[in-house]
Amino acid sequence: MNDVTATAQSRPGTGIRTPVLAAMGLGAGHGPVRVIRSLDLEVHRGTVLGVLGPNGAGKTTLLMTLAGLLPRQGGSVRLAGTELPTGRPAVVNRAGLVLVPDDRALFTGLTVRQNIEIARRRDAALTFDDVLDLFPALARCADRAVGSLSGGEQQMLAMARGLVQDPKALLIDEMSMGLAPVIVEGLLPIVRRIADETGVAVVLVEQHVRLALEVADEALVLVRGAVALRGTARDLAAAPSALEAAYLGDGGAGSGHEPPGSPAPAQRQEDGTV
Ligand SMILES: Nc1ncnc2c1ncn2[C@@H]1O[C@H](COP(=O)(O)OP(=O)(O)OP(=O)(O)O)[C@@H](O)[C@H]1O
Repeated sequence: MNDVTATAQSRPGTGIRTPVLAAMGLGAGHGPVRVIRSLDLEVHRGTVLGVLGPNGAGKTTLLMTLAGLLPRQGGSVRLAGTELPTGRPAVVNRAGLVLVPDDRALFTGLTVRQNIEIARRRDAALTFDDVLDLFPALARCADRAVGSLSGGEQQMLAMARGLVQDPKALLIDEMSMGLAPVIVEGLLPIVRRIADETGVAVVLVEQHVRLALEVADEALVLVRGAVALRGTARDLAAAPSALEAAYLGDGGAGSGHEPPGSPAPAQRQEDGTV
């Protein structure tokens, strides 16, 4: 498989890696409704950042704003060191920041192959066969109409369509929406493979906390538009009571998301890290 990203970038002479995707002081919302006030994030090549948080925390708003589908209400977004414009989804997509939306945005009357070919950039590094290497289940239904596929197969196709757009960074919004946990358990490792084998930086919004932390490198918990907790996925997974406290701080009971709780002591610092 060809490598779809440029080599890791570093500032000349410093050896410091430039993140593929960086947001600084990001503000986001829906017109007068302010959802995110000032959020910083960085995602490096070949890594997965999990974005967790209760319903209404602002996760989808964050992804839509990064993707340019909503205008920023402050701050800046850089992709491979280049500042992205606000509210210009086509420009942002061409630059290599690609959103896989939670509704999957598929052409249900067309086949799997047609859906991929329509999305594929003419000069894309990944071929149709490369995509089938990552998603072997799609090979078995390449010529079937998408409307007849299972939810899990449709989600694979949505990710495949994202990949053939030659992303430097992929924003995946709630891939588990409407899927049984056992299906999600099979899909999330593919996200890990995407990061490892293509070098793409991934932002993964996910409501299955434990599963997300298994495949992510770093994670943050968004609560009411602010980062309540962040750290390496390993550290967060080892501090479930801090996770639970972050969720419950938003009245997480009844939020509809998987309760991450456990008896370990909370270890949250003032800046949200564990
Ligand atoms: N089109 C809109 N107009 C006004 N407010 C909106 C709109 N879409 C979302 N919101 C509000 O923005 C806030 C954040 O919503 P968002 O969908 O980003 O949260 P989320 O974390 O993705 O939630 P979920 O896990 O339920 O998908 C919520 O208070 C929501 O009501």
